[in-house]
Amino acid sequence: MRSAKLYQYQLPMDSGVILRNQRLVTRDGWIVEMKDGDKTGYGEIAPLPEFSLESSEEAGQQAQALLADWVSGKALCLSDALPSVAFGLSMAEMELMGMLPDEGNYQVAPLCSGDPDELVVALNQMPGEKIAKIKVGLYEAVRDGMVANMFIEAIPGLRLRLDANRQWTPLKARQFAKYVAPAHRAQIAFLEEPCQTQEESLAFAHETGIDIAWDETVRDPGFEVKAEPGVAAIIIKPTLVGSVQKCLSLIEQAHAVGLTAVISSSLESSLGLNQLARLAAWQTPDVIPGLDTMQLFQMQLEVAWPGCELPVTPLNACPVAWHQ
Ligand SMILES: O=C(O)CCC(=O)C1=CC=C[C@@H](O)[C@@H]1C(=O)O
Ligand SMILES: [Mg+2]
Repeated sequence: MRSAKLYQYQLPMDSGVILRNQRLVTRDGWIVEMKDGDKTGYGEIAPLPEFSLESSEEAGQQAQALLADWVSGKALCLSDALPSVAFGLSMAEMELMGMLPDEGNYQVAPLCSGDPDELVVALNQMPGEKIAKIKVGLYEAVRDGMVANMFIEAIPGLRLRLDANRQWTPLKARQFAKYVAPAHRAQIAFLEEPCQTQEESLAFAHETGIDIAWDETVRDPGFEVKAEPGVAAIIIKPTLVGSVQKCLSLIEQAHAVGLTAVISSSLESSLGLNQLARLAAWQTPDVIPGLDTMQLFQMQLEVAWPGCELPVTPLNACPVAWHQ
């Protein structure tokens, strides 16, 4: 006997969260609950404004239609589903079938998009491998270069992940690199998407010796995982990519050609973020995932993120928008 529910959630964000051109005041999405006999699975469907192509309403409607079919006894068919819907439903089904291991990798790469001093404190407290992610491309490229160089000099053994979100012209990318001493460049694990085109980004890697990673490019039509000089990693944001099966295939292809695969957040609630930590521990056990995004919220949902003190709102406090 199958049944399904869609809870609608809205969580307040920290005041300064800006996504591309938009301030994100609340995070809005759906939590799907799938039951089959005595087994239950949960998944999160939360299109990310400015990044997802679908709206939350569209995702909710499609999820209802797919769930109604599943409740009537059909297999879940996600081949044409919107990425956020495919991710949430496939995750719920995997959990229901007991296929997602419980253990998570909660050791995240601290994310710095504002005050560098806060990052120094976080890094000094970090046990084991020190790795951090800094947003670049928001201010002057020269300033970004100086900040990166300063961190590398200040924290021995630090591995930096940088993310320019395609904000630099080739000239700006060069200005950045000029301020990172050549001897320090190998400590940049990778720089995500320096320039607007793949060609410009590859040329930047070639000229500077700084490895790059594909994030936005992974979602571009026709993207193929391949080893290229200067490319170190692919970033996989399941909410934007699609089903867990699609993510597993990308991870497998990346590993086959010697690329690092990094599971990263699309600002899911603590419920979805915990599942991403479990996916990361299972599929990319040796890589620190990019999941340091709870700090951008004012509230957690149902499952607390380890070490996070924010209040947790239970799922049953969220309205059930649909059930069958
Ligand atoms: O990848 C990480 O370490 C954290 C997630 C992260 O940086 C992002 C998530 C979602 C949208 C963006 O703001 C940003 C990114 O561009 O990668
Ligand atoms: Mg990125």
